[in-house]
Amino acid sequence: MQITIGACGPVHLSCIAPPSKSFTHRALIIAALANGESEIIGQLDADDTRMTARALMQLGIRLEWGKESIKVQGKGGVLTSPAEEINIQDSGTSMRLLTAVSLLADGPVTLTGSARMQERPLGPLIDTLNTAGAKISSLNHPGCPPIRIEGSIPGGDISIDGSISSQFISSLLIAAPYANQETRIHLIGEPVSLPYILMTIDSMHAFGAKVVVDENPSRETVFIVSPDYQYKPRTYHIEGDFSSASYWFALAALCGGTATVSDLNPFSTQGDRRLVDILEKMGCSCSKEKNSITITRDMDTPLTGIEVNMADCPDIVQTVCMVAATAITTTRIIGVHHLRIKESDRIAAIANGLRSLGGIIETDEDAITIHPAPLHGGVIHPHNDHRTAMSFAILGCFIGGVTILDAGCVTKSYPGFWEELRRIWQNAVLC
Ligand SMILES: O=C(O)C1=C[C@@H](OP(=O)(O)O)[C@@H](O)[C@H](O)C1
Ligand SMILES: C=C(OP(=O)(O)O)C(=O)O
Repeated sequence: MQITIGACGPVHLSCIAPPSKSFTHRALIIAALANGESEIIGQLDADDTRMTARALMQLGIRLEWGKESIKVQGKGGVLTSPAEEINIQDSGTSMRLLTAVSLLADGPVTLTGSARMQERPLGPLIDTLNTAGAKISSLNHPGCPPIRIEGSIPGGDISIDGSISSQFISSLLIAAPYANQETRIHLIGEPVSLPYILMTIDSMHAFGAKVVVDENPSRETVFIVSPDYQYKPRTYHIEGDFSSASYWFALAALCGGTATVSDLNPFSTQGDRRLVDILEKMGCSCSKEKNSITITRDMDTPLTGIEVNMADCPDIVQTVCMVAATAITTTRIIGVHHLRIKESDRIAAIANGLRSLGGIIETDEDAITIHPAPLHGGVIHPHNDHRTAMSFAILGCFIGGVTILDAGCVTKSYPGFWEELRRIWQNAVLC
């Protein structure tokens, strides 16, 4: 499917944020480990969260995926070795979070994924678990899926490097209540995407586990997880997703007018709520209600560039770059080396895409610089990266005449994206 976007005037949109992808993954896995039935209300129904659910079913968990909620029959940390390999396709979160959890199976587990997934690194997590006594081997390329997992959850003192993905740390954390001793996870260096670790801890606490964060005098961070507090089943509501909401905020920032997105928790642990502050710094205004956020852009006020470290919020970098491409001064984004190992090399995707529309971009291993330049229409190939498709579509609403190829890839995180865009501005999308 390809979609061509027509230019859109100022918007006055209100929409409901889709449910959080990251919280849906976490709730599913944690509920599967709890002892008894949990109900996850308002889950995200998208390719990636379906992958986690399917993987858990292959691991012996009974799960009923309904329209409004999912019922999960947790088995108290007992999983079954599946007869066949588990293929999680493109979902990095499923792959990483399920790696440590698979050690709870009563036999070997093989996790694999798409061709791109087989290039996305797992090495630091595999090495850490193997050092602690597990037997995890890469079946094709060292440090990448497919992997064969055997052993048990180690516990004790474990050191992990989270400098390329926070998901390694989340993986250890989620499995840790089922170790047969206390687990102390020592962080080597600064982890990227830190808020996702806080979201993991938030979800663990919600299901009754206990994680203590110890910032010791040597400034080393240690997460201490007790085996005395295993997950308890419960009813759990999934909050709205700030990464998905980012496209609607960016639409108002680019085209002018207002965007109100509801089902967003202004006090959420989601790091992507930072977009609101970034847009304010670039010239938009923002108001927050209990359950919703509004971004307003007055088209008489030009957008200005910013200097910002986005190590903590990788999933909104593409959104920010689209807005920055229309600013009257230069934007420099640093701390983003981990974007190179996502669904695509996102630094290259941003640079190539914006250049093809007339943008002036410089990149290096860890940074993106965007200079002011007149933009024009063109064709964007997202190379199966949902966030490239969605962010360039929003820029397309400002420029007009932008065609997004392979538009169906948005189903990874936001299956209703094109329908929502058409609802907001019916002339915005011409198929
Ligand atoms: O744990 C999570 O739910 C996620 C963590 C982030 O990945 P990294 O920690 O690999 O940056 C983020 O990009 C991904 O979309 C979701
Ligand atoms: C990077 C992403 O997801 P994952 O790592 O789960 O593939 C994303 O949703 O942008």
